[in-house]
Amino acid sequence: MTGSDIDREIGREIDIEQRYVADLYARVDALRVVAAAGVLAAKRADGDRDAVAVWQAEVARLDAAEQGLCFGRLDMHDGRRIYIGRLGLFRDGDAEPLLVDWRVPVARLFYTATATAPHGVRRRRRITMRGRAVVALNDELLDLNSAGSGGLVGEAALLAAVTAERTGRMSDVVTTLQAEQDRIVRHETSGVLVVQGGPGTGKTAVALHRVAYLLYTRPHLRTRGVLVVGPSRVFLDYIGQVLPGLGENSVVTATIADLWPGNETSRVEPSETAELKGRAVMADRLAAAVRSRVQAPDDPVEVEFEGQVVRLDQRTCGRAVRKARRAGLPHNQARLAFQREIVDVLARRLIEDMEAVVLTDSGEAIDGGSPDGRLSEADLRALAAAGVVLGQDDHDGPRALLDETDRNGLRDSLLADTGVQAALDGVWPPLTPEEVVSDLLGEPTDGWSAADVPLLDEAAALIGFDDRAVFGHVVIDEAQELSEMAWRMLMRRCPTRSMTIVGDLTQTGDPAGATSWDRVLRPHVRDRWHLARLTVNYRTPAEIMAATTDLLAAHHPATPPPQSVRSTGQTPWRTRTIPADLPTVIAHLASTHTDGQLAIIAPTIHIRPLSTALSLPTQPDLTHKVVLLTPDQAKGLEFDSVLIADPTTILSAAPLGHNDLYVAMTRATHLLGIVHPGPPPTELSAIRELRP
Ligand SMILES: Nc1ncnc2c1ncn2[C@@H]1O[C@H](COP(=O)(O)OP(=O)(O)OP(=O)(O)O)[C@@H](O)[C@H]1O
Repeated sequence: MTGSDIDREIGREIDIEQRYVADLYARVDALRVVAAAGVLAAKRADGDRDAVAVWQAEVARLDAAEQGLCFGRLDMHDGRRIYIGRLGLFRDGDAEPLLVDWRVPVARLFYTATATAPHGVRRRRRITMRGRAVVALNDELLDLNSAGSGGLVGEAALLAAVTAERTGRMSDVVTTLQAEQDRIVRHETSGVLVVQGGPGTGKTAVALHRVAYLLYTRPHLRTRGVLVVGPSRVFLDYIGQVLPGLGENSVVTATIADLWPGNETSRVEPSETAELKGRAVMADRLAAAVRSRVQAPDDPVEVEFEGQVVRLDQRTCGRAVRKARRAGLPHNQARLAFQREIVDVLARRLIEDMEAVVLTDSGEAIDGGSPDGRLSEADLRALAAAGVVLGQDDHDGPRALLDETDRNGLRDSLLADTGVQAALDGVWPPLTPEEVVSDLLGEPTDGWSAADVPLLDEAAALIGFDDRAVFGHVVIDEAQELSEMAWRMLMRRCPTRSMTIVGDLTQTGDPAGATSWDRVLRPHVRDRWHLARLTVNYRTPAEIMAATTDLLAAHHPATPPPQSVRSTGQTPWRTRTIPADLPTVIAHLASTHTDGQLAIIAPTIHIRPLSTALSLPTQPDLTHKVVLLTPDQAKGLEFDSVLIADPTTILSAAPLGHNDLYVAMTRATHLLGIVHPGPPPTELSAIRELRP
């Protein structure tokens, strides 16, 4: 065939697909009309909120599928053609789908079939759309002659996706998901799945696609809820469009600090302090702090109750405390058991006293009763307070006065009495989580820090505050950063232990963070967790990964770097400056930068001077063409180009500074430059030096 024959053939195929896709959009439009009518009808039916929400979710799902509705076609050896897209579509009354949702089992072949294992697939076609127009097709014939794509599926489309200029927002990768990623997305476990992989291997992308997959295949999760935990608000904004883009709007996203409702400020504190607060031993200290708030009085406490005196002595209190603790309930619930116990004793004593007055064999009243055997005024008041109504006759002779209802009434009255309550609270006070943590750490002067939140949560659990949300599935991104206390908190948020945990132990920056998944998870799930690995780096080109070799070898000699999917031909560089010139050198480099979004990653001490020199906010804003941020803030993000300012300080500023530097170096999709005041750190000295 000549070149123009091929063009004509491609044109014909595009026309065929265009007609098919036009049918699909007509179907979506028809469903949209139904959904919009559903919203209106539900609103008119006097705000049936559930129905309104269901129809609104349907509208959102259809809207989300508008871009790239159909992205693939499988031609099977048995003659079937299967179109694959963002949602499933059927023609009315027809059992055969027009479009198969990417999450149904047969669609899996689109991601996994290879020439060596085609599983009945003859041809895989990728359909590229702009708006509603089919603009390109890319076919792979899965016969053995076409083997040798190095394990990548749809290489051309993949390379186009990974080299595209970054927008400051992550997008979904549903059209180019790779086989090793797909295996994780569809992993069968309903327990804990850990996804370990080097930088840029798609851990975040995979975790989010897994959420979309789980919501589709396990619909009960929609009502139980899914929580995605990320390292910062900036990161959560960065990933915020991925799930809505996949038609899923019901997921809650939060940082650790967000998980304490109403905690607006997130005070920054020294990493050593945060590290201490993150240790598991804090759970014991909090438990001890709560326990120590329960104190039987040394000397009896006397309270006047309706003209009588009731006494709380050490022995009675001690016995009631021990009994209340036996059930192992949280503090505030056990407090109620304690109160019931004490009030029982007090009521019994009061009744004995009263009945002693009226029940003498001789019929004589003693100890406060009237001489003719009638009840004393104090008895009458106490009984009245207990809700016991005595008729005229009741005042007469001696008799067993109180039945069970009366006794209960007396107990209730004792409980409701402010004097008695105060005495009981003196022994076993009601507590709030804030009080407990303040007891231990002192009153916070400027709100709670992120490291305080797991402590507040632990205190809440000890006390029995049960208003905190739990979820059917929890995703934890950058999980290597979490402290032991944060893990305890997140486990409480997910009683079923259905979790996807993604992270990279070579990127741990927080001194309280993880060095081994086993060590982290064993206390919570023993060995009931699965590990899946990702090995291909889609973000960082080979040249930049090569620049990290010495750093990785020095600090993680046993960890192989992930294989980069591409190289750019652009070698990273470093340049030396004198310390005082750092801001001007960086500002100059930023002003001459033209290659897409640029991140300047610098240690905290340089952020203010650099923000002045660059006229940038001190807090990162991903909508800017140039973004200034610390390595910690850069976690999980990516940029077209990265400039690192002062790597030596990044290395020395934190105990795991080498991991912070590794994070900083692996954020770029194209270019990496390093500006070092003074000599370079040895781990970077092999990088090509640019001399001014
Ligand atoms: N199958 C894929 N097709 C296209 N792009 C992909 C694919 N997998 C990952 N990517 C892209 O590679 C980049 C890195 O992905 P992601 O942020 O999920 O990696 P990560 O492992 O979480 O990285 P890190 O640990 O360094 O933060 C993203 O831009 C993502 O969209």
